[in-house]
Amino acid sequence: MQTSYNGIAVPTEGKAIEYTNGKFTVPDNPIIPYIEGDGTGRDIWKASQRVFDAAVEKAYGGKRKVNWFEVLAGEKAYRQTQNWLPDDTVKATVDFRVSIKGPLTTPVGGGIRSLNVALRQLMDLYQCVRPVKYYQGVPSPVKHPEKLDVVLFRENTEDIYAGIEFREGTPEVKQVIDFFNDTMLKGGKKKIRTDSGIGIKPISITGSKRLVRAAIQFAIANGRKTVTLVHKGNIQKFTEGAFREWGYEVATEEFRDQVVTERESWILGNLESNPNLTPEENAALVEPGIEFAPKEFGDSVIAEIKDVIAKVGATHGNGKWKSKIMVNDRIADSIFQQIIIRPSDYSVLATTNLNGDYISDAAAAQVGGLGIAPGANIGDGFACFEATHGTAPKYADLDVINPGSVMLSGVMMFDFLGWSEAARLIENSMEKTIQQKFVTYDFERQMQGATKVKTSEFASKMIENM
Ligand SMILES: NC(=O)C1=CN([C@@H]2O[C@H](COP(=O)(O)OP(=O)(O)OC[C@H]3O[C@@H](n4cnc5c(N)ncnc54)[C@H](OP(=O)(O)O)[C@@H]3O)[C@@H](O)[C@H]2O)C=CC1
Ligand SMILES: O=C(O)CCC(=O)C(=O)O
Ligand SMILES: [Mg+2]
Repeated sequence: MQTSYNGIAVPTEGKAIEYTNGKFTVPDNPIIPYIEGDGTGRDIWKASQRVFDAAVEKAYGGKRKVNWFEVLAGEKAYRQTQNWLPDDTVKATVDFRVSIKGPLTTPVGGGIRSLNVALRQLMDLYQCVRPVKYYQGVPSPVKHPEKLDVVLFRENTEDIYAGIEFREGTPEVKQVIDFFNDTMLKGGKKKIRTDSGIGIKPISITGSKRLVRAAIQFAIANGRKTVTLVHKGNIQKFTEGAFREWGYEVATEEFRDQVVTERESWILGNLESNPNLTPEENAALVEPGIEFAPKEFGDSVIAEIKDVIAKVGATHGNGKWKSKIMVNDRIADSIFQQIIIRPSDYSVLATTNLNGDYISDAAAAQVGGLGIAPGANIGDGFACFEATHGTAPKYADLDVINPGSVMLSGVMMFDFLGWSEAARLIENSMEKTIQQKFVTYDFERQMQGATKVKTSEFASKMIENM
């Protein structure tokens, strides 16, 4: 452990959080690194830190205290060290294990690659966990926002976020395109246009399985009834489709007693409705129109039905499957409308990186928007908490932005540390403040009779309400 990082001295009081044999040990005075963030990150962090400290003080009366330790990233780091993400910042977040960050800007089309993504990859924070639930009083564009209560598990290290891209017109992209056109696609009808840019989308067994495993473990630990694998596997068969397959493998091979797949539930349910059903009849119910499909397909469904009955008929049959966690899958475009139309059907979503990025913003909108959308990046032995939103640069330093997402990311952090009393104080005072209609501009413009407050005033009101 160093005594300073980026030339900033480590707080003299406090201890590092430790991790041994798969468990975190949290001292009463942990040193927690924070990245303030670019743009609105500055206003948000100031407000959030005040609320965090007030909640901890109120909950533990001085027995516990966070020793905040600023580490540099983004524009502030560049100004002070000429480096956007200094090695010391990564070292500090590794050494102290649990950290929290504001958003960092990523230019579009060129310039530096995402520092947010870099941090996740460098620390192997492979789960991006984004809970989306409704808080009473928050304005929402839908009629029943309270029906949505999902936790999104987004793979956080691969997919197109791997950053393997080749710019149009460069010698590198020419080499890649020539390789595909002349070697891989030779003789076929497909060709890549020579004026293309190319991006690579790696999806691995390792990345997919550990993410789905974490999602199912979360569902088991938190009494959640479904885990939905979200993918675009109809089109991207060997990446998104493979994610789905590997997800089901994890579910049925590692959590056999606790889960039932949706297809298994149909097969077992059909048999319960009619115990004399033959596998052929069951197949016709599971796959309507099967009689018109090629014989091999029909045979494979019949074989699947026999296999399910042989393997889980005794353990999951006779209605026992109804008490198991349902693992199902949905195609990504469909899930966007499903969470609006049938929000109660979904509880835990496990998905690839890009899908997860899109879905988390869309789902957040349903319960009030990006002002109230928290998140965590979690690896084995490390966690970095951050909001779903970005730097919202047009509001930078105006003291107007909603700090709710970083505050709720703090709630996730305190729960993660086992400081649930502080977490509940923050969560409850935020809900109370919103119900009193003291809100920042984003909520005020959608509410009647609300008082528009500044970021800093919202924090003060929350502290008063604790
Ligand atoms: N993890 C991270 O650090 C992330 C970083 N980014 C980066 O942030 C930069 C800006 O991205 P951009 O696409 O504008 O997305 P942003 O999420 O920063 O902002 C988009 C819009 O969402 C609303 N919004 C965002 N944050 C809040 C908040 N705290 N309270 C209320 N409303 C909010 C605002 O809407 P309105 O204008 O209607 O008020 C804002 O204009 C980019 O460089 C991007 O790469 C993006 C996402 C995550
Ligand atoms: O890193 C970025 O700039 C954007 C990342 C992002 O949108 C996200 O993680 O949700
Ligand atoms: Mg995003």
